[in-house]
Amino acid sequence: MLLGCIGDDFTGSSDLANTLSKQGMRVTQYSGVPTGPADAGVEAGVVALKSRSIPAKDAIAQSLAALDWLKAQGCTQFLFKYCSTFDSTPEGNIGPVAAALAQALDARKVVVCPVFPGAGRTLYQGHLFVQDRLLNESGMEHHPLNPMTDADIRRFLARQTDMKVGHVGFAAVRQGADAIAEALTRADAEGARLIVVDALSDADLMEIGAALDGAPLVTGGSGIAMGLPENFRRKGLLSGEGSAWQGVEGACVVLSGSCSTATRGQVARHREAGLPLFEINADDAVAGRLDAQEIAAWALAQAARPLVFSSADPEEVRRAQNTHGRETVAAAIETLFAAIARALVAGGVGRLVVAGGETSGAVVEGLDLTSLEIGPEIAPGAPALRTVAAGGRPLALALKSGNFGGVDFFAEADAVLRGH
Ligand SMILES: Nc1ncnc2c1ncn2[C@@H]1O[C@H](COP(=O)(O)OP(=O)(O)OP(=O)(O)O)[C@@H](O)[C@H]1O
Ligand SMILES: O=C(O)[C@@H](O)C(=O)CO
Repeated sequence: MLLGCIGDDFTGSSDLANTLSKQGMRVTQYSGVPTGPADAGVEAGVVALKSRSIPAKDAIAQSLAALDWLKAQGCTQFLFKYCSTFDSTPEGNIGPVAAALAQALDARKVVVCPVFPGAGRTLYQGHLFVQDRLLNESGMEHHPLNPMTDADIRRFLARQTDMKVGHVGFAAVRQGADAIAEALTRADAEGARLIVVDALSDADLMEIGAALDGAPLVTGGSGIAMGLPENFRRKGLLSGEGSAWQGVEGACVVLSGSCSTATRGQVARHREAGLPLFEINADDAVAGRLDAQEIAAWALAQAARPLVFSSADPEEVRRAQNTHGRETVAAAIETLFAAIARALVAGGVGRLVVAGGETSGAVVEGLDLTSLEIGPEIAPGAPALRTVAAGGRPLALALKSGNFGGVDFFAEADAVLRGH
């Protein structure tokens, strides 16, 4: 294994795995830190954690355990993947985890670059944009777990860590790899250890990637990985073999615990199409009034692709959080989705489409899936995944980040997961 990656959530990890796979690396995504060695031939390993919204000290401990495992697999470069909208709070976890990994690797000039142009996330003068809006006016200010209220990533990161934060602006980035490398060296000489780097396009990310040849630690969204495989390829280290994808027949069920704008549009499209749906009410989930077995049985009895969702608008999310507490309601809904997924797999479901990073983490952990093969891209940042579930049956999955995918994502995912 050459490149060792640590993702702070499950959908984000599959986004990263997708980028690396498209750039020609043989990638496997692991659910949590594996207990045994990786299969031979894996060139990039992505350890998916559910560490985005847990206490910072736990996120650090899990990330360091992942680092140890990846080191033991022979990796020479490490990548910490977080959200392209920098989802975190002033307490962390991006700064604390990046700083802990930098200490453990004795790494300097650690790039911080959440940019993902394919999803409209760009960084200019240290400020993060989602399409043409600043991060804090993009809808992310209403996120249920990590409301993002500051678009200045330099300032926000500096609140999370004592490590000095630097910046490489677009003026250097537009001049290409050598200028970027020089600017990183200057920032390092000024004492900065975590360095926020502007980027507007995939071409910028390729140049940044070239400048990071041999850098022990890189951090960012999936875009920062775009230019890294080429460094290994140039040295003749990649096999050039892609992975063969096979779809899975049988029933397809969509589970959505994401309340993000894009997901709510996808739920609305499903409703308009007259497809079967079951709405999970937050109060019922907290009170334990919903039976996962019954919901799964209902879903498996549908002739057309059913949707089970708790996705609600920001006002309803706020009401539920004020009534029950943010963590209580999130935990109740995530536990319920995990139980529904287990019942669906026991009932022989072939394809699961899951919307929401936390929700996907709960489902993958609930199903006890240890490793996932990466298949074709469904939408930017969302690949098809395949695994063997309990009972030895194949299961195809799509784990969609909240704000990814067009309005028809559920139908598109169903088709790609089926393989034709
Ligand atoms: N109706 C609801 N009321 C309150 N909280 C909810 C409701 N529905 C879902 N949640 C919780 O909101 C959180 C949504 O986070 P999740 O990561 O799954 O989606 P997302 O934030 O849209 O996706 P991503 O993290 O990929 O951007 C989960 O913890 C979920 O349990
Ligand atoms: O980077 C992104 O936007 C996604 O991969 C993600 O992490 C959202 O959960």
